[in-house]
Amino acid sequence: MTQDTPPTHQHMLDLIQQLNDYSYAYHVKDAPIVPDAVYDRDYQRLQAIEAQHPDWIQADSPTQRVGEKPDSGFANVAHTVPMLSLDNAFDNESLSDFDQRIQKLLNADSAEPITYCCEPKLDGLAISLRYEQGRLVRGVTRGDGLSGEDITSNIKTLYSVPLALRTDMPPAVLEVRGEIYMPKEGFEKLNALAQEKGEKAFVNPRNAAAGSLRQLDPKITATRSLVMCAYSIGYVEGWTQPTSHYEGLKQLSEWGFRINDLMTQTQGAQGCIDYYEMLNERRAGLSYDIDGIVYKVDDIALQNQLGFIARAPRWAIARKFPAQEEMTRIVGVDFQVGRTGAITPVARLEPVFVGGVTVSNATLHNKDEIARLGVMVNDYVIVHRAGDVIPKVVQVVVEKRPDNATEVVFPEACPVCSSDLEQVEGEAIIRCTGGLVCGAQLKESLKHFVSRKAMDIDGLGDKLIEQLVDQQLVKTPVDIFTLHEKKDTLLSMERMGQKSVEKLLSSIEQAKSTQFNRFIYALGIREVGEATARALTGYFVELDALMSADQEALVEVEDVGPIVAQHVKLFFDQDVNRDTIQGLLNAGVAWEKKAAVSADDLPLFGKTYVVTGSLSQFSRDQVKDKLQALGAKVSGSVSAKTDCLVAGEKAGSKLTKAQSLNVPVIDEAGVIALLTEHGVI
Ligand SMILES: NC(=O)c1ccc[n+]([C@@H]2O[C@H](COP(=O)([O-])OP(=O)(O)OC[C@H]3O[C@@H](n4cnc5c(N)ncnc54)[C@H](O)[C@@H]3O)[C@@H](O)[C@H]2O)c1
Ligand SMILES: [Zn+2]
Repeated sequence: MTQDTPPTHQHMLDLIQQLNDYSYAYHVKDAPIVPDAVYDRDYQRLQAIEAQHPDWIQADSPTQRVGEKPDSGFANVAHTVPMLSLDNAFDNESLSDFDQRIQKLLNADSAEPITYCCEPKLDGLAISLRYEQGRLVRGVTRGDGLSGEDITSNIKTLYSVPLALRTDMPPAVLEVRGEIYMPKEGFEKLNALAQEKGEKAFVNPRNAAAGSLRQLDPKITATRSLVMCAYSIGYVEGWTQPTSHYEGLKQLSEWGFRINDLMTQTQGAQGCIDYYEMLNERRAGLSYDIDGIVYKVDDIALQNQLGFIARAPRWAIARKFPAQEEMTRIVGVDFQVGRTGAITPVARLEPVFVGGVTVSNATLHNKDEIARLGVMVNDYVIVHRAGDVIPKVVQVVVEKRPDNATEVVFPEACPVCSSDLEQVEGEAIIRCTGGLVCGAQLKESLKHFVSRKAMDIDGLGDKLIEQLVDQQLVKTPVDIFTLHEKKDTLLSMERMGQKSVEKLLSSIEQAKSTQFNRFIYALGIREVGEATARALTGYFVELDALMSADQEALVEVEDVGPIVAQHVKLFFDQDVNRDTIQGLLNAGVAWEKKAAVSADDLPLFGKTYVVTGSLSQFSRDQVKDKLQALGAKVSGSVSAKTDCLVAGEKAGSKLTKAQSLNVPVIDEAGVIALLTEHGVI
């Protein structure tokens, strides 16, 4: 439908059908088919047609009613006072229009601004709670506005719902309205759990809240982290309400209800707009989802004077935030290689405006996520973007899958360096094995390569590495050892004087004579930390032996399990890695061969140490190194299996734990004596 062709009656009927289908999926099935933004746009289109042709309006139009009649197993209860919907404003202009409309309807003097109560529009579901003589008797969903579902037993599992009002003199009858929602953290946990169990995840916290509340078994509801916040008094008997809505909220708070702490009063349209700007800034950082702000005329007498239209009060409006979820199409999938070699599939999208920016890429995380979503190229998908977080694909709109949808094919080799890819069993991430030569990983692997515990090249800091890589002076670690041939270029670089260049070149020269274990550690093989490098080199002694070791031989090494063995084998299987190692040896990197030491000959073999607190003569890392050199295992936490705790100054919980488990404790002097005795210091 374009602007030039006037909408026909059939257009309107189609829109109604479409919107009612969306609404049924959303309200009854708790499983929306399209994002709210799509629903809202179609809804506005329908409103526009109906405004032009009031005689066309039908009773089953969504503009004439609230929600849907539920079809669940709960009893239906009529509301004492209907629970209505809210009119929407999508920009500041419509908000100002709203304020002007109110002034006009009230014949108000425009010099005297209207007082509004501003409330975050919590994105959950509306509930009405009935208290008789101060006791909770019933909790009912909004349903279709006239009647809803009696979900009292589920409601009672929420700690934020008072079972009795905190007062000796309660109103004879009180109906409180509020929103039940699921904070973001609870939502993420719930979905992680669903994923573990292979169950379907919820699309957003609102649907998770609705689905959790409408469980026939309250025990399930009880396990879900749901919160209820009160936002108005729906009906009352035997008590005189305050004249201000805001004061009413404060009373509810005193009676034991939770109210949102960002609710406040403001004056006129400008006050409302300022509040919007403030909350829009804070939105992403809140621990719960909000989809807008509700502004209510604060004076109850004025509210009554203004009254209602078909499905919404005249005295309130919901100003919606820009949508965080939108629908668009995936036109292709790219594979990006991260700094650590992780391959991330990224969906290329038909550009879409979501979360305040135009988005044309969204992450698909990994292979498992692609399978979980069941996503295909050319699919329509829902893209989510909140705050500065990377946009992600959260759902496939299966109903709209086109005939030309094709499967997402994962590459066989790294798209940057063509090395083999590896996926460790039990891990979702697929990685490139070309750590040392992969352009995508180069900076990070070089930083590791030159670090203190690896090749220990002084003067080659992170900044300099980045410059060297950016200027293409260093493409592999081998190039570091030929930098002396490029002295002039080095001198021309920022902050590189004669002295610093010379110092750098001399420490590179010095670093050539290293140790076998440092060399292996420097290669940056996945899961091969210092201790493992030491164990591998102690066992194999010769580089050739280590490089040609198979899985079986590798797992013979103390502390090397099948996963580490797999990483090591894959690394040395890559021609590019073998070439790089050869290049390093040709450039003069060398170490003194040590005789094979059998681990069980070492004095502390089989003992587990933990080091904690601050030491004055040595760093904790130095002490750990030396203990490991003597064959000890150094662990990060104290358990009954710990043989000794080295506790420096200000040792905390580890010391307490060791004492409670009767683990022997030695201080700095004690460990120095031990290390001296074995000749390592
Ligand atoms: N995606 C879909 O397929 C689909 C289908 C139908 C409806 N929807 C969505 O549902 C919404 C429309 O439904 P609606 O009638 O519930 O209107 P609404 O959500 O725009 O506004 C009314 C509701 O706001 C909530 N609310 C939160 N804080 C409040 C406060 N402080 N004071 C008063 N109310 C507060 C209450 O639950 C209340 O029932 C739209 O956001 C629409 O996008 C989506
Ligand atoms: Zn690569």
